[in-house]
Order: sequence, then C-alpha cells, then structure tokens
Amino acid sequence: MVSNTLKRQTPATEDKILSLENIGLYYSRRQGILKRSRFWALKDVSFDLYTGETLGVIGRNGVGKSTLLRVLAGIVAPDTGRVVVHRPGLRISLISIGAGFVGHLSGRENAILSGMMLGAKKEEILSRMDQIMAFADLGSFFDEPVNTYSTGMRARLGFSAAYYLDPDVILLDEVLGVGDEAFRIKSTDAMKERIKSEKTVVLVSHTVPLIRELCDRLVWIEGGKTMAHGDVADVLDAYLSGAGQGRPPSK
Ligand SMILES: Nc1ncnc2c1ncn2[C@@H]1O[C@H](COP(=O)(O)OP(=O)(O)OP(=O)(O)O)[C@@H](O)[C@H]1O
Repeated sequence: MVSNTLKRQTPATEDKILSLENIGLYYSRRQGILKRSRFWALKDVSFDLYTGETLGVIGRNGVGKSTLLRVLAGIVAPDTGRVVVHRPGLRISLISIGAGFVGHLSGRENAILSGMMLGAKKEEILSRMDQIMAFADLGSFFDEPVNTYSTGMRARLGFSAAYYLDPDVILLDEVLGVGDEAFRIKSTDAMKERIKSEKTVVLVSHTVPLIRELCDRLVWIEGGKTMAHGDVADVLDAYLSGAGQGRPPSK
C-alpha cells in the first residue's frame, strides 16, 4: 500500500474552504428476496479543498468517485464522518451526465431550477439565459423536455447551466470528455479559462493528460478510501505504477 503522506503542495490554511473528515457512505443492496445488505461505497475519505485550486480525483471504475462528488455537492449525506464547510453560503455545483435534471421540464426550465438550487435569484438566472442557451447550442430542443435529450445533449445543458450560473465550486464528473468533438473542445477550453481565473474545481477524470494539464493537486481513491493525496506527479506515479490498474474494485 502506498503512503498517503506523499509530498503535498499545501496551500495556506486560511484558504481552506471545505474539509472532508473520514467520510463513509453505504448503499443498501438487495440480497435475495427479503434480505438487504450494506455496501460501503466510501469507507474513509479525508482531504481539504482550497480556494482557487483544481483538485483532481483519480481511481479505477467503481471505487467511489461519483459518490464522493455527490457528498461534496450536498446531494447525499455521509453515514460516517463529516463535511466541514469553512465558508458559509458556499455555492457548489455538480456537473455530471444525467445529474439533477427533471425529465418532464424543458432545458430552459431545468436551467432555472439549477440556478435556484444554487441560491441564485430568478432575475439573475434569466439575465444569463441567452448565454446558457448559446453555449449549449441545442436549438429548439432547449424548450423541449429533457427526457427527449441524448446523453450528449444532457451534458451540453448541464455544463452550460452550471458554467454560466458561476458557483463558487464546480464539481466535474467525467464531463470534459463527453459530447461531440466540437462541444468537447469548446467545454474543455471554457473550463480551462475558469481554472486559470482562480475558480475552485474538483475534477474526476480517467484522462491522465487532462489531469496533468489542469490539476494543482490530486487525490487517489481506492476501495472507498484515500490512498494518496498531494502532488499530481507523485500521486499519478503511485497510481500508474500498478496499484491502481487493471483489477476490479474490492468489495
Ligand atoms: N444506488 C446505488 N446502489 C447500490 N450501489 C451503488 C449505487 N450507486 C453506486 N453504487 C456502487 O458504489 C460503488 C461506487 O460507485 P461510484 O459510481 O461512486 O464509483 P466511481 O468511482 O465513480 O466509478 P466510475 O469510475 O465507473 O464512474 C460501486 O461499486 C457502485 O456499484
């Protein structure tokens, strides 16, 4: 097992905006007809998030990365441990495929809903609607129910709404690699701009070059636990040296 005390580029303590302390979360799974069992998707995850940084999260399929972002976004509460928010009123937005849309509402209505859930006023959201609509580039589908959208179209809407509603923290769950080529380039470029402009971003990705390019620090999750965190090159070396590759997730 790799130490979780690899060299860290730790930013100043006063810039800490959020801390995860020993987070654990289980899903209830059906076992046979009557029995249910607890499956601990997260067992012990701890790290801090600092203002203006881009924190990468890496790990094999099924190790708990999306679950972790849902905890960070406040969509689900952890069963053990705690999330400490150091800035009251912090606005956090999760961008992931299929997350948070109401299927029978249109793209426009969902954009309004997303903004209101972030605490924005309706006028503020409406003032940005033209930008959201132009970036999503969904044509007349923008006013059609979201349950008529393809996966790529949902990604376009989710990214555009969250991008222009400008939360304090953006959580990206594998969305920079989705959509068609044109949208992939456009959204990745837009996010790079945000990252340069000191936005706080948590990026879950399997794309190593993207992590190397965009992240300031990296967290490696394995079997629901923090295996290592800190310097991007060090954590990637540990992850890619074999320990993080090829095997199915441990249950
Ligand atoms: N609603 C659910 N009910 C039961 N188990 C679930 C549920 N959602 C996720 N899991 C399980 O929890 C574990 C963690 O899932 P999660 O989606 O967080 O992993 P991940 O690291 O994001 O995976 P990937 O890289 O494939 O996207 C997996 O084993 C998954 O099967």
